[in-house]
Amino acid sequence: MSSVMIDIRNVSKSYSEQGPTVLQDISFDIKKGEVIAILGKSGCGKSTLLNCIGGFEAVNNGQILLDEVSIRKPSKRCIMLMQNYGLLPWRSVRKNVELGIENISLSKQEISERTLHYLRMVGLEDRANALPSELSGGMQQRVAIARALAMQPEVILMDEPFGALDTFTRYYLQDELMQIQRREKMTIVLVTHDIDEAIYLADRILIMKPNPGEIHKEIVLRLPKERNRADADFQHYRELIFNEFQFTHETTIEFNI
Ligand SMILES: Nc1ncnc2c1ncn2[C@@H]1O[C@H](COP(=O)(O)OP(=O)(O)OP(=O)(O)O)[C@@H](O)[C@H]1O
Repeated sequence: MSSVMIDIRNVSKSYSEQGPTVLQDISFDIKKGEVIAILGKSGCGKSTLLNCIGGFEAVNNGQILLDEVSIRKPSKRCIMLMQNYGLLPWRSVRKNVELGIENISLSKQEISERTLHYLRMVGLEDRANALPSELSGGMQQRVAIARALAMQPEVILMDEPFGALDTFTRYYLQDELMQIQRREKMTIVLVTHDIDEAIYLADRILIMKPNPGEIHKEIVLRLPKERNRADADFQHYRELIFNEFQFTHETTIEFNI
C-alpha cells in the first residue's frame, strides 16, 4: 500500500458566492487500498468533502485527482454508499443489486452470477427474492454493500454507513466490511461521527474542525488489522481523539463525602 490514488490539493468550497466557506484549503492524499476515516462534529463539512471526492460537488479552488486525473463528475471507479441505503422498494434484493451493473456490457448470466456472488458474500443469497421492506435495517445495508461491491469500484465512499443501526448489527457489519475490504483490496473513505468506528476500521483518521471546515489533525493508527475494541492500544487512541474533541477534562467534578 504505497501509491497515491486520490490526491486532494488545496481544496476550498462554498455553496454560493456570498455563502460561508465550507471547506478551506484541504490537502491530503489517499493511498490505494487504504481505509481513511473522516471524523468531525456536525456541520464541519465531512459530507461536502466526500461529495467533492465523488465528483458530486465541484470545488471552488484547488483540485482532486484520481490517479492524477482531475475528478469533475461521478465515475464508476469511485462510488458512494449512502446512509439511507438507497434501495428501490419495489425491486427485489436481487434486482436492487443488479441495478448497479445493468448498464454495463455484461450478459444476463454474468449479471446474475455476479449478483449472487456478492449476495453470498454478505450472507443474503437466500433472501434474493425478498423485497427491501421484508428485511431488517442491517440486512438492507448489506444489500446496499453488495450492490456497491457488484459494481467492482476501486474506491467506496461511505457517509455514515452504519449510523442508523443498533450496536450489535453495526459491529457485525464493520467486521464483515473489513473482511471484504481485505479480500477485494478496496480503498475506502468513511465519514463518521463514531470515534470507535473510525479506530476500528481505519488506517488513518482525519479530524476536521468547523467554520470553516479544515483538517485539524491526522492520526495514523498503528494497530494490527484485526482489532480489539477492549485492548489498551484501542483505549489509547480513543482517549487521544476524545481529548482532541475536548470531551474530557473540560470540568472537574469533586465529590465531598
Ligand atoms: N447543498 C448545500 N447547499 C448549501 N449549503 C450546504 C449544502 N450542503 C451542506 N451545506 C452546508 O455546508 C456545511 C457543511 O455541511 P456538511 O453536510 O458537509 O457537514 P457534515 O460535517 O457532513 O455534517 P453532519 O455530520 O451533520 O452530516 C453546513 O453548514 C451545511 O449547512
